[in-house]
Amino acid sequence: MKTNFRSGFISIVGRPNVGKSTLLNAIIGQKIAITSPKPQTTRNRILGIKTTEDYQMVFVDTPGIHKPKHELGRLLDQTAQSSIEGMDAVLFMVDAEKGLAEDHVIKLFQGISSPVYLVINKVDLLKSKIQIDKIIISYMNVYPFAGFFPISAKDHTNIDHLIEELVGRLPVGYPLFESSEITDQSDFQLMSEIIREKVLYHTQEEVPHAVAVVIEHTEMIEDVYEVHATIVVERNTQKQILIGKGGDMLKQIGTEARKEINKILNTRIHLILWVKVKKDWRNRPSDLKSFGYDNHD
Ligand SMILES: Nc1nc2c(ncn2[C@@H]2O[C@H](COP(=O)(O)OP(=O)(O)OP(=O)(O)O)[C@@H](O)[C@H]2O)c(=O)[nH]1
Repeated sequence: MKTNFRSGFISIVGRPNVGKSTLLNAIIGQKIAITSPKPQTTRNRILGIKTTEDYQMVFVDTPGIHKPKHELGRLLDQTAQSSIEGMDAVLFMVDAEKGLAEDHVIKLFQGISSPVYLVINKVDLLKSKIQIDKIIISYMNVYPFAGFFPISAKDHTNIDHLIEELVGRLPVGYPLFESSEITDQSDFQLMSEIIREKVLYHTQEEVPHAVAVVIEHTEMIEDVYEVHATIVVERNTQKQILIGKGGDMLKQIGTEARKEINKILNTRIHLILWVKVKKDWRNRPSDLKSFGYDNHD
């Protein structure tokens, strides 16, 4: 290891749906965090680890900051907030299409000593550079950001410049993870997240938010990994939607999830999905815990 090797933590925070998980996947170069057009996709803090010969950057992807309605929502906000303190740098991500600065979110950074960078994502959707300049000026007027980066996480635009800047913020130190590790999630977590992502893409309104996925057990049968998973919802009507006419919807979700899990884990799985109703689980601390949602603190 080089004597001037650098390592440190960088968190990615911002409103739901601004593209935090998409950026993390782009930086790591592999899908480790699920994404979707629905707000509040990310529910747990996920680490993404990027290691080169010169540095190790540990990124913390956080649930979007929002106004909570459920106990689950409050947990998500706490997770985001506790991921700001003590970081070597913080990336505050905004959606270029959403326009000018918001005071509410910026209050989060008052009193913290870590450098906070403004990352304006989805610039591929803007027609003129003047629009970007206006957004930058409005944010720089409300908080002393350490710098700003207009990017497109989807198209990988300007991400190299961002990384270059962040390397300079890392202290000299040993790596904290093996160079082969790219995330702290277990295979079970990855599998349940991929199933949940497929549910998010196929359902509307309340259903995506009412869903949790639990991997019940797995078994190796010959060279195929048999995975039994339960999709938990809050109401019978949601269960019917998820199963679909003649089981069509569940089949579709299962097929898409299986293909993607095979690819990501480089294995062959046979996925068996069940749907179960657990009333009001999002407000029950014991259910939240058993479905894998706690704030790790
Ligand atoms: N056009 C465009 N779309 C993007 C870009 N980055 C992300 N998106 C889309 O924005 C949506 C939300 O992306 P996510 O990465 O799930 O957003 P997030 O901030 O992690 O969302 P939460 O988990 O809800 O906090 C998805 O449909 C992405 O494909 C981008 O650079 N350009």
